Amino acid sequence: MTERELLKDKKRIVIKIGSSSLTHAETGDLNLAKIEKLVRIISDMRGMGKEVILVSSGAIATGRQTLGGKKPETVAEKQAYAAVGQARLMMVYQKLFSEYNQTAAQILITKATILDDTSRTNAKNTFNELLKLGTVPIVNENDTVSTYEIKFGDNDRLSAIVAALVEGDLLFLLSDIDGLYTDDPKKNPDAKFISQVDDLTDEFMAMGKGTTGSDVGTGGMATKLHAAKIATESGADMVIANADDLEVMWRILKGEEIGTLFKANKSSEFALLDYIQSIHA
Ligand SMILES: Nc1ncnc2c1ncn2[C@@H]1O[C@H](COP(=O)(O)OP(=O)(O)O)[C@@H](O)[C@H]1O
Ligand SMILES: N[C@@H](CCC(=O)OP(=O)(O)O)C(=O)O
Repeated sequence: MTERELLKDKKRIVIKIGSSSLTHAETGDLNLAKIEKLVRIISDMRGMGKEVILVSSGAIATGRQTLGGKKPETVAEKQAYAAVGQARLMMVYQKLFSEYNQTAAQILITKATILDDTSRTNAKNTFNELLKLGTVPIVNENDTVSTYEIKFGDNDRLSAIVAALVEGDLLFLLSDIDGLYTDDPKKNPDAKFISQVDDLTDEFMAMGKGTTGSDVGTGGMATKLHAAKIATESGADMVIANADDLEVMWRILKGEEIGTLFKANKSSEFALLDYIQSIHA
């Protein structure tokens, strides 16, 4: 069996979707058809016996639309937008998941949750219990209380930390790009696509540029490569794929060579907490 064919047996799957994939670029409104499709696919994965955790961005973008569309400038504005938007986003997920007979649960975490031994253990226990109960945990950063010192700032790394915490088998990072290129393809037309990374060397790490291509996204490719480091060193495979057509997840699970696969490379030397400590928004 090829590395790709092995993906179909992955049982505990974390899926991260970014704000740019959840909203219409033209208006900033939620792309309900896309969200519906995501919910349907996750419900089908559940039906196949898989456990799925969704890491969904979009709180600030949703709050922005609800509150009139102005781009938030201050931290307090972003926190207030997130408070409005997160509730609304969950309302949409709850409604759609219940149509497919699934129960959605919300988990909001900050860097402090993960760095503190007691709260990290609590979070891990809650995830495990929610999965045992057959629910779909939906995770976001707790933006309403996150200030610089306790913030991850992007859900790419957060989703990898969740994968590490729950000992996930596979992390899907759904983005506005097909995967990793040797350079930002939006700026460098000679950039070449990379289908698989077995060993995430510094050479690969340097390919990720921090710029985001959208008005609502954060992080660019740099944070996705940091996510790959966390996920693979913790024992999970990670695939970056284009969220344009969410069916791509089925095709990847069937072994098609789409997206960039980062192979798990679990190492006992990797110090996850030190790595998290060094993360700044
Ligand atoms: N080496 C690279 N390979 C692919 N994309 C890259 C690279 N370096 C920078 N990028 C940029 O990163 C963007 C994806 O990041 P981002 O906008 O944060 O997406 P999302 O909101 O989906 O998380 C791409 O659209 C691309 O412009
Ligand atoms: N936690 C923030 C999103 C942070 C983030 O990583 O955004 P994105 O680059 O769209 O995945 C929110 O929900 O608005």
